[in-house]
Amino acid sequence: MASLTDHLSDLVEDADAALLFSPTSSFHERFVDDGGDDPDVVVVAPDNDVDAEVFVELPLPFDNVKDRIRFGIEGAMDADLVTEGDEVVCIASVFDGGSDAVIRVTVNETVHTGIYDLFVNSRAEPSVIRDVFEVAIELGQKGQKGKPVGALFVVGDAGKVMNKSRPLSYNPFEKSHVHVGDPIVNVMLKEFSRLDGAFVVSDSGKIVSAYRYLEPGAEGVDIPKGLGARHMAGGAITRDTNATAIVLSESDGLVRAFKAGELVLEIDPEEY
Ligand SMILES: Nc1ncnc2c1ncn2[C@@H]1O[C@H](COP(=O)(O)OP(=O)(O)OP(=O)(O)O)[C@@H](O)[C@H]1O
Ligand SMILES: [Mn+2]
Repeated sequence: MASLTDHLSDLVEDADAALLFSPTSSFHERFVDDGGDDPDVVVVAPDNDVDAEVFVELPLPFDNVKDRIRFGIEGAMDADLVTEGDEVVCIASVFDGGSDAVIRVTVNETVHTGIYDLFVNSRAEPSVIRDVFEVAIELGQKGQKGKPVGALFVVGDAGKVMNKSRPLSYNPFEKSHVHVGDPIVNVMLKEFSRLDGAFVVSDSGKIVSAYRYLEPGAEGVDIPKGLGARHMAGGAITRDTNATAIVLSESDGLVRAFKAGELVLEIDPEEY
């Protein structure tokens, strides 16, 4: 057993911070700072049920442990709790048996994509942002029948977005009560992405409309060079409203997000 214990001490040696993912109260109490030079303890969880002094909100529970850790570290970076080059030890539950895993990670600026801020600080619910984001990523990976497609999703503050836009064609979602995240709805969204205009999604994930032509004031909105009207409209609508825009580019294949008129995230679906 000595080699196992050795391995475990190697994993935790010289750590700058310990991230406890959704710890139970009794587990958390064992880590409460005793004033020594132990690493900083950060609790990462959907809610601060254990009254942790240092807490990072996890916008979703994340079944996938890699995603959970990635979000936790990005949240801790946003709160200036860890920085590039720090060694962090993540203690998480992979199965149902409590804190059963110890994972060492080196904090790297390149893992900081802006996605944490997008999920936590958008007006729409984090799960809605995630579901729309996943549709955009999948469309980017597979295209429509193998051909690259573009798409524009405007998420949140839907009433105002509808006021700043007009229909290009009849709205197939009129009078329907369907939500993003439903697998059938995701197929519909991908199907309709071939057609012009934007999708409008409410804070709670209801698809309000397809085929919307956005008419925001675009003055002073900067978008990356080489991109055109779709990105300009997507960026600008988020300055005129509290919506978040998630845009898949047909021309360069990247998924971008805009908030308050600014580009906040740029991700290559092939690398996601
Ligand atoms: N104001 C708008 N509101 C909604 N959709 C729009 C608007 N302007 C353009 N689009 C949609 O974006 C599509 C692509 O337009 P354009 O090529 O100018 O955008 P782009 O930013 O270069 O995006 P891509 O990288 O996908 O080509 C249009 O066919 C249309 O469906
Ligand atoms: Mn274009």
